[in-house]
Amino acid sequence: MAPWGYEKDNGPAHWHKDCPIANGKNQSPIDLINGEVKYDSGLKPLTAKYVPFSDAKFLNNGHSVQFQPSAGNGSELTGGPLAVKYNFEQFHFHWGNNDTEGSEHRVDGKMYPAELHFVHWNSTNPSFKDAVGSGGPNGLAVLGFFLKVGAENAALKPITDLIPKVKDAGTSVTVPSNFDMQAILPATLTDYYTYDGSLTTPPLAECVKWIVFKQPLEVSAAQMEAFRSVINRDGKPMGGNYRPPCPLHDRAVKTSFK
Ligand SMILES: CN(C)c1nnc([C@H](N)S(N)(=O)=O)s1
Ligand SMILES: [Zn+2]
Repeated sequence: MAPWGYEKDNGPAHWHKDCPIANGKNQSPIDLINGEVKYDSGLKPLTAKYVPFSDAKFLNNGHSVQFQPSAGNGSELTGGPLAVKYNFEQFHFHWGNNDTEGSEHRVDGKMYPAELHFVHWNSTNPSFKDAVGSGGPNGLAVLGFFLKVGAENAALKPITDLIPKVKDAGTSVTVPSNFDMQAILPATLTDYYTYDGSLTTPPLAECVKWIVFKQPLEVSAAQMEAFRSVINRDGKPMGGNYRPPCPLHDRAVKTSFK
């Protein structure tokens, strides 16, 4: 099979051939249906402590654009549904070719123009790779933030300003060490959906505690257009790099809000 992607000949409908877990019972993303979620008063806010990275790259990996430090630096996530500390690994984006599509998760069937994922791994594992392979839904914790078009996002501007330098697949650029990742996050990480799921791209491992925030972040139309200028490994616009929703099966989606 051609390397996986989002085109007709290598998109999500083909992924099961190399990754049979694609048809598993704990796949992501899902449609977050408010009439079917269950409020859990035990779900407290999350705490993310992100330390500025001195040598992180921003890269085009052919299917997304990704902020990737070269090594851990003590940036971590705790609280909420998490029983232990999770180490920050990377963040990346999914987006569409117009404002009516682009996010991976949906809310009552509605897609947002984009979705930002902060990927973390369970620190009781020796490495990220071990966490992915650890089995069960506690290997990774991924924070999902919907992006909607509005005011310019000043915290993401240092990243979206780098997009022209990673237009082509396989290119990367060093991120200035004064980039403040913490500033991307809302002041309090309170209102979220959480459920047990998977990576949304191959290998589609069912190792993820998903935490998707109710309140979208805003980015400007110009910032959205920057994403839409990125080219994928097939030489086409990368927009549309989102997997459609998967069946919930007998999973519960809990919320930290009523
Ligand atoms: C190996 N890593 C970090 C990832 N593998 N798949 C990822 C997906 N893009 S997502 N959307 O985070 O599940 S992230
Ligand atoms: Zn993702």
